[in-house]
Amino acid sequence: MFDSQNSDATGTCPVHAPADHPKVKPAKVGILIANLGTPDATDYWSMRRYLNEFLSDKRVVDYSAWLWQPLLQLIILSKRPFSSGAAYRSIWNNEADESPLLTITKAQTAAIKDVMQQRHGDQVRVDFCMRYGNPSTKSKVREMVEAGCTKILFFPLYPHYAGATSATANDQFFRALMEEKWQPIARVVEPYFEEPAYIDALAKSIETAYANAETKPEKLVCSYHGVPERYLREGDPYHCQCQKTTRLLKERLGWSDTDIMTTFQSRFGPEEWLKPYTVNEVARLAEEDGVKNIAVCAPAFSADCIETLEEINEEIKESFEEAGGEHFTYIPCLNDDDAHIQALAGVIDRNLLGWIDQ
Ligand SMILES: C=CC1=C(C)c2cc3[nH]c(cc4nc(cc5[nH]c(cc1n2)c(C)c5CCC(=O)O)C(CCC(=O)O)=C4C)c(C)c3C=C
Ligand SMILES: [Fe+2]
Ligand SMILES: [Fe+2]
Repeated sequence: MFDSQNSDATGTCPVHAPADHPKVKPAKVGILIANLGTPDATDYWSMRRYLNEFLSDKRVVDYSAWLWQPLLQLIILSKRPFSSGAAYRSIWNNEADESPLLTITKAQTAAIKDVMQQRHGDQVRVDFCMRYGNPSTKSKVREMVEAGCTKILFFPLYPHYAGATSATANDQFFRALMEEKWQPIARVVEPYFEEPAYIDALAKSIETAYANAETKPEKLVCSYHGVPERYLREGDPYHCQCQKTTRLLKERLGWSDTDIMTTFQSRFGPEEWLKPYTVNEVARLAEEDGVKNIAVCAPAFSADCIETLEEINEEIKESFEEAGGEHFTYIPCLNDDDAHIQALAGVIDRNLLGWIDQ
């Protein structure tokens, strides 16, 4: 059996490789970061392709295909690509002609690569892929194997586990591995919703936003992406992990229960989703509690995207202001902030234990 670890520098099997045996590159560890994915452009067909792949995923919408696919193909995908396309156009990175999620994911990957190469040199290769759209998970696994990665650490960049995010990203990674003749050894990174360095990075971003605000916000709303409430009853721990992040953040900031709250956004379809809904709650705060000044952060998102830049900073802001709110501060995601990158690098290093010389 050919063994790359024992092959000589030219990648030739020292024992019994025939002259035409394929060359084997020096073994490396691949670190593959994954995010959700994003449309390639904002026109109808690009949006339709992206939404079709996303909303056909059973981990995201788990209705029977017999019921769901006619509704999706005939009704939802004839309308939503227009409205979502317009929302994406309002936040598009025109300079790079790509969505903010893609721009930020590239910046995060470059920063993590720098840290990893400083620490581990050429032993590691860092790249990113998307669950839906481009660059695909399959193409990046292929590239890593081609580049000599005999081990791959797969990191879904979601602080909280949800079937609709981390699990489906992992599924796609495992499907990609199924196609490899010489399958690399694989590990997946655990959710990091309670990682002290992540909580600390969030807390610092909030302290900075509060210090820079014209008038100090009366309340911090931690708005997490929602999922159907039924997913919680069926065993998805996402809700509990979000609640824990808010509690740890409150403790780290030294705040009381009245200073901070947890809400959920982005409801889709007729089912009940996790509550309270951010859009209603910010209006209720202004109308019923007379709160004039709030800050909103989005701890479930590792990178700013349509859900934060458009939904929070446009729709949810409008809901607060229409209800009588006066000052709305959106606190950006951690993106490629140094504290975030260091936190993620710490999680990666822990998961590399035993794989590389630390
Ligand atoms: C339909 C069901 C959806 C579930 C369940 C869901 C869960 C979920 N999503 C994220 C993170 C992101 N979602 C994003 C966009 C987005 N999400 C849905 C639907 C569900 N998400 C749709 C239809 C869209 C597309 C935009 C739109 O048409 O409204 C994004 C942003 C992608 C971008 O390009 O900017 C992220 C990120 C989480 C964390 C989550 C459950 C925990
Ligand atoms: Fe979503
Ligand atoms: Fe819970």
